[in-house]
Amino acid sequence: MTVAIVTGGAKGLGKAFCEALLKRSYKVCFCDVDTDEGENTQQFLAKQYGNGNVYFQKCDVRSENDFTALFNGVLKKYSSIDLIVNNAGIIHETQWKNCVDINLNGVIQGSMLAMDHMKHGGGVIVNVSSLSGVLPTLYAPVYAATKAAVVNFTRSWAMNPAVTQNNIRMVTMCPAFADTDIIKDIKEEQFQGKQFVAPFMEKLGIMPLERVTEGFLKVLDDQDNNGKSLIVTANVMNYATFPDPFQPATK
Ligand SMILES: NC(=O)C1=CN([C@@H]2O[C@H](COP(=O)(O)OP(=O)(O)OC[C@H]3O[C@@H](n4cnc5c(N)ncnc54)[C@H](O)[C@@H]3O)[C@@H](O)[C@H]2O)C=CC1
Ligand SMILES: CCCCC/C=C\C=C\C(=O)C/C=C\C/C=C\CCCC(=O)O
Repeated sequence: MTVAIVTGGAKGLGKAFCEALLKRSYKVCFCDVDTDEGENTQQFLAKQYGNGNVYFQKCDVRSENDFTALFNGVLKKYSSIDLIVNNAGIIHETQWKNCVDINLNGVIQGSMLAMDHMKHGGGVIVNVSSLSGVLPTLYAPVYAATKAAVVNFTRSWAMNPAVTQNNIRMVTMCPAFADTDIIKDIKEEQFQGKQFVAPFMEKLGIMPLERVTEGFLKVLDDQDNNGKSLIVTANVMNYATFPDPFQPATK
C-alpha cells in the first residue's frame, strides 16, 4: 500500500494530482481549508475510485495543530505516509502575509512533518512552486518570493543528510499558467498591476490540467531528481538549471 497526502486537494491542480495518484492505486488523503468543496470532491473521488481509497480531512496549512492532526489521521487510517504533495497556495499581493503563510510556511510545515515521519522508511516530498519561482513576476512580487523560497527550501533540504541518508526525495514543480480557479476567480487587488499579466499569458498560454499532471507523474517517476525543480509549460518540460558560482565564468 502506497499512501499520499495532497494539500489543497479540493479542486484545481491538487484535485488533478489526487486523481492521478488514485489511478496508480495510491491511498490518498487530501486536505483543504474549504470544507464544502473538500466534501464534494471526496464524494466524487470515492465514487470513481472506491470509498476506502480516498478521504478528505479539513486542514488549514497555516495551522500547526491542523497539520499535526492531518498526519495523525492518515497514520491511524493507513499506517504510513510515502508521499506528500505540498500544493495548497494562493496569489494575493495585498493580503501578502497570508500569501506567505500559506505558500511558504505551509510548505515548510508539511515538509518538516513529512521528513520527521519519512526518516524511518523514506518517501517523496513534492513541493508545488510556479514558474514565478524561477522568473521575476512584476505583477506579483510576494507570490514570486514565496515560490522562489519554496524552490530554494527544497534544494537546500535535498542536500542535507537527513534527506540523502534516509531515502527521502524532495522535488519542486514550477508550472506556468494552468486552467484553475486561481486564474478564473482572481480580483484586481490580488495583483500589483493586473494589466501586466496579459502579455505573459499570451506568450505562455493556459495549460490544461493534464499537462501539469504529466509533469507531476514525471516528478514521481524520475528517481534521480532529488533537489530538482521541474519547469512545466505548454512546450517545455525540463528541470531548471541554476548558475554554479564555483565554476569559473566562461567568456
Ligand atoms: N493554476 C496556475 O496557473 C498555477 C498554480 N500554481 C500553484 O499550484 C497550486 C495549486 O493552485 P491551483 O490549483 O491553481 O489553485 P486553486 O485555487 O484552484 O486551488 C487551490 C486550493 O488550495 C486550497 N487552499 C487555499 N488556502 C489553503 C489553506 N490555507 N489550507 C489548505 N488549503 C488551502 C483552496 O481552498 C483550493 O482548494 C498553488 O500552490 C499555486 O500557486 C503554480 C503555477 C501555476
Ligand atoms: C487574470 C489572470 C491571473 C493570472 C495569475 C494567476 C495565477 C498565477 C499563478 C502562477 O503561478 C503564474 C504562473 C506562471 C507565470 C510565471 C511567470 C511570468 C513571467 C514570465 C516571463 O518573465 O517570461
